[in-house]
Amino acid sequence: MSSDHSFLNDVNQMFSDAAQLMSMEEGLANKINVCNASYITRLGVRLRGKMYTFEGWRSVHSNHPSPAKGGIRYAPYADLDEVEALAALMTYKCALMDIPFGGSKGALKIDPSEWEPHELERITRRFAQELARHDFLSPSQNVPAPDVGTNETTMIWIADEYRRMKSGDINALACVTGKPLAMGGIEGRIEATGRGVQYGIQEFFRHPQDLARTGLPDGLSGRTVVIQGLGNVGYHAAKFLSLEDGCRIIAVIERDGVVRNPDGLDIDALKAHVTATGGVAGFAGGTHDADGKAALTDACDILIPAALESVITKDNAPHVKARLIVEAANGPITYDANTILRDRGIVVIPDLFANAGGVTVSYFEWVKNLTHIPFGLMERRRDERGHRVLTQSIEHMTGRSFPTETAQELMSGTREIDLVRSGLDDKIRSAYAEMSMLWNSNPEIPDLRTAAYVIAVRRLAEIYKALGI
Ligand SMILES: NC(=O)c1ccc[n+]([C@@H]2O[C@H](COP(=O)([O-])OP(=O)(O)OC[C@H]3O[C@@H](n4cnc5c(N)ncnc54)[C@H](O)[C@@H]3O)[C@@H](O)[C@H]2O)c1
Repeated sequence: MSSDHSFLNDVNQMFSDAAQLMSMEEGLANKINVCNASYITRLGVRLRGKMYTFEGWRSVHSNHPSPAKGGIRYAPYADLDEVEALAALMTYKCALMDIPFGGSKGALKIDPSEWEPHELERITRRFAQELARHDFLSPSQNVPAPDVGTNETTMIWIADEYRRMKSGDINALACVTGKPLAMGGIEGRIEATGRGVQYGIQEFFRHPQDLARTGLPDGLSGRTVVIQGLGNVGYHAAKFLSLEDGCRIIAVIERDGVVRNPDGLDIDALKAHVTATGGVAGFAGGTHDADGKAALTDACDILIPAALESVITKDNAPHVKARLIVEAANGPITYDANTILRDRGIVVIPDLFANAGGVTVSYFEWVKNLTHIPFGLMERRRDERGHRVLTQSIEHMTGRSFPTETAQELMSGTREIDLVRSGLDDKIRSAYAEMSMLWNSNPEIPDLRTAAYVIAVRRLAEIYKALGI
């Protein structure tokens, strides 16, 4: 990647392409494009006998509708441009998935591996105070979730701090999603993004016209997959694709290189090794090579970057051999690389669709917190009063009517996890159907990414027009 490359410029460019295709009025396009507000904090925390200053950001790209939604990442490389780009992506992702959230994102410039859990807790609580004090954290205004370097424990520290500050707020726990199950979380949220990646790929393979563009045969069983990043998203996607769909994960790229096995890696064993040792080197079930980046151009059917942005650039895009790339990470393909891949006939399932499982299930969690009705209670009411109560609640949350294939599973399901999976699957199927139809019916739409942006931007334009802006 060249040093003058900017992730934010890439997202802006992708938006502009869609706005131009829609002949959107320039003033409105500019309004939708820019971040509404960004908050910068430099917070001091006394640790290890001295004062440390941490820089953090929270950007709101859009808050029509409210609240604005998006993860918080802890990473030493974070900066404001990246946060604004990720916030914009959240706006387009929620609009594409037809989830009534605006877009936001936050980050703290920190390497979490350098701090003990009790130190991270103090830093996080201090960050939460700053965000809440400036209305960048609240169930009605701004609702963070986990992202790179954060997890459900980080989220419950934030929620608990907010609850202390707003002791009378009965909805305080809804100020973040991705919480532990015992503290207002929802079944299936931890793996939701990886699950959404799996459902998105399954849906792609159910569309013969789209699959034909890749030249891949029918069915996921036996497809070879290379994954970058065995964190929350990459691990769950790899696990579900290998154990449930019969894919062969032939390479996993991590910080310390790549581990390859042409017969397929045992993902749970590899994850246990990474957790124990901090990397993939030394894993007995494969061959290690320190040059991880090179594996992005390994021969495979499906490439899933699930770690960082801007890893496929104009330099390596000409050498990519995968027929299908699934953007489990946000922004892993630069704008220039996207053009090269498209010209080479490589199909990309874009981030705003591919990793939307997280925000979709976050929406279910937020609704559950605000209604104070556990999904299990809805099921008991179904038993007493018949199926309608259950389906109505799911219809309300997914915005779609049943029955579909998934509704049948839903009817026989009796646990929260069944409802979450059915709702997620339904959202993924609806969004994919819209993207695919636009891509295949309109010669001006060159790829799935442009289709996704056009659908999202159209919805946003309608909101702004309805508001009279
Ligand atoms: N967590 C979510 O629910 C969620 C939702 C939507 C999108 N995303 C996106 O998915 C991506 C991954 O997020 P996550 O939550 O899994 O983060 P994570 O911190 O759990 O995992 C990231 C993984 O990438 C690895 N990694 C870091 N640098 C690397 C490098 N140079 N090469 C290879 N691997 C490297 C890390 O070691 C880690 O295993 C990010 O782009 C994030 O924005 C996450």
